[in-house]
Amino acid sequence: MTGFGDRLAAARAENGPVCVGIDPHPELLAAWGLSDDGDGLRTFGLAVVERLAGKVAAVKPQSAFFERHGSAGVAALEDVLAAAREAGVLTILDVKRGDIGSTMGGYAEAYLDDASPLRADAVTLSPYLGFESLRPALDLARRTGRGAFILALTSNPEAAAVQRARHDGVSVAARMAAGAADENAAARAAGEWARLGPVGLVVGATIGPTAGAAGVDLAAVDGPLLAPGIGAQGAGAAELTEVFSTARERVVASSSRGVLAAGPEGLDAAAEALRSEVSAVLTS
Ligand SMILES: O=C(O)c1cc(=O)[nH]c(=O)n1[C@@H]1O[C@H](COP(=O)(O)O)[C@@H](O)[C@H]1O
Repeated sequence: MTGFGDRLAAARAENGPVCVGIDPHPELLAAWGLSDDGDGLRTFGLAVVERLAGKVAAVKPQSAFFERHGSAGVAALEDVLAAAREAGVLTILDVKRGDIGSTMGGYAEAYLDDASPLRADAVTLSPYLGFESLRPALDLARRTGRGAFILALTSNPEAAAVQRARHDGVSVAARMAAGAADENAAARAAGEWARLGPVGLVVGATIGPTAGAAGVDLAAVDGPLLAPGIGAQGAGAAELTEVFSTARERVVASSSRGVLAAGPEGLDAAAEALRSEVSAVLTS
């Protein structure tokens, strides 16, 4: 079984370092001529998968926009995830889950178990109940060859007060990075990966050259670095260079609205434009 990090590294090498978010905002559904309901969500998500298969490293469905429509939306999300599996496109399900360990086991089974209809290749996890509270998800991901992205230095301006706060001199973000490093080291010792560990960090492309000041050495992270904030939140190639400097070869740059706004017919061209813009700085 090839682990998630190695599968992502291979997809990145083949298709470029871009992840496109599947974020069916109501305004985007309207602009695409789709209804704001389960059918509209399904058509939207399937179009992104179909158009971008083989052209991106991964897609990242945003669960919130599907959950808005309850069971109809969740059913659409299941279909989008199944279509991506069928098309061989890696999925990062953006659910930002995090809970006490016993409940975390339920979330882990929901997204990381081979038998779950909502299974994805990786999920985003919110570690603010403590890194170890994520244990059930981290363990199940390892057992099933899946991955996790831990929120470390997120793209939103409010994040700094929490993620850069220090306890015993160590920032919250640095503790998350250390937790991810420990996980990847254990997985490597067990022979589970070669190129990239299964546990990555979310580091916003908007944060500027500040990771070091938060005590996070991005160059030492041996998992993937998911960098949202490209496009609608203002970051581009220059900002990626500024944030990631020597860690660039592990970055997957993520954009949702910036690509999706091109509409179904323009998706490929928008993704290709982003790929050439960011490849120039991330793969050099
Ligand atoms: O985990 C994420 O993907 C994420 C982390 C973060 O720090 N910032 C961030 O914007 N995201 C997600 O990335 C997507 C960004 O969307 P756009 O701003 O439209 O590109 C949204 O689905 C956010 O929830």
